[in-house]
Amino acid sequence: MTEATAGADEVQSFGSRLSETIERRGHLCVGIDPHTYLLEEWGLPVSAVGAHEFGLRVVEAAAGRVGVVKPQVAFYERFGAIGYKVLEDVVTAAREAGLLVIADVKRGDVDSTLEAYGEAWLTPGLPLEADAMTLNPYQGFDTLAHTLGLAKTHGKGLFILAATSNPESASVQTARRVRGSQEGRTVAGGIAARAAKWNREHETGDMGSVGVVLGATLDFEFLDIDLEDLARAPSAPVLAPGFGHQGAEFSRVREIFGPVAPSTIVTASRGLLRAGQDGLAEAIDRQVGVLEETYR
Ligand SMILES: O=C(O)c1cc(=O)[nH]c(=O)n1[C@@H]1O[C@H](COP(=O)(O)O)[C@@H](O)[C@H]1O
Repeated sequence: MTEATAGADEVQSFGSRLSETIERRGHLCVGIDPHTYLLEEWGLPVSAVGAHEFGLRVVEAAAGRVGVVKPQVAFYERFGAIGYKVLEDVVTAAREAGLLVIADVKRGDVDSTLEAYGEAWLTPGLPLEADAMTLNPYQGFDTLAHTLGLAKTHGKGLFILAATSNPESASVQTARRVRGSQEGRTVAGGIAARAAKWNREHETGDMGSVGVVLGATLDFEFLDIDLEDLARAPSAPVLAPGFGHQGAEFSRVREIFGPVAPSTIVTASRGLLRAGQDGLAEAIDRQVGVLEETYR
């Protein structure tokens, strides 16, 4: 459903907003990860003040070039209350610049507690309001129930960790569940299937609001991730880290994600941010160009 067809009191879904954003601005998402060494390279203090400045400069470079940014909250949280204060500013500046903000918080907990995390990041008008957040489902997919409902009510998105890009993930995510005497799906495959099913049961339109995180560095066949299932309308958006610094090539995105490439968000942090504050806009333009060519 588009904004034009939504009723006056009906909230536009995140999936619909994301679909429009990808159409207008393409697939690249710029990560806002003020690592200590990057703050130093950028000539900024290693403090909340430096992380604030860093975030605002990334927003400035990203605005008008891409549609999505992903602040990694740990790099702000480490400075305590003031870190959160400046993060609020960065998130607000990004949203005011017309960017969709995915808060990379990777929260997971028992259902009722997780819902409180959801309220913090997804409630309209609250200080940390973002457009979407990342969730960790490894206390059980059903712990997400209330947060899924909350996101739907507010037109927000969720990106659920399914197959993460870090090499250590295999010890958990490739494990196969046992059903009676039968070997079932991998843990990662089961999470992705639940996300796809949720979209089909609760969403209309081309793109759903519940996405999955799939590392671009992985072998999805080995992991038993059914990309065709994720691509079936309303398709699950895929947040895809692993490009640039972790080794995946931007130009291979369609090859890697196949049927779900149209709803894939290509996210990169260090690979872009290492260009420094003076080179960032150019680095973003370069990868936008590569992706435009790849998706042509
Ligand atoms: O959810 C994420 O964003 C994420 C999931 C994952 O599987 N792997 C992963 O690297 N990330 C995040 O994506 C970003 C990747 O950063 P770069 O490797 O510098 O591009 C970091 O903020 C990570 O926390």
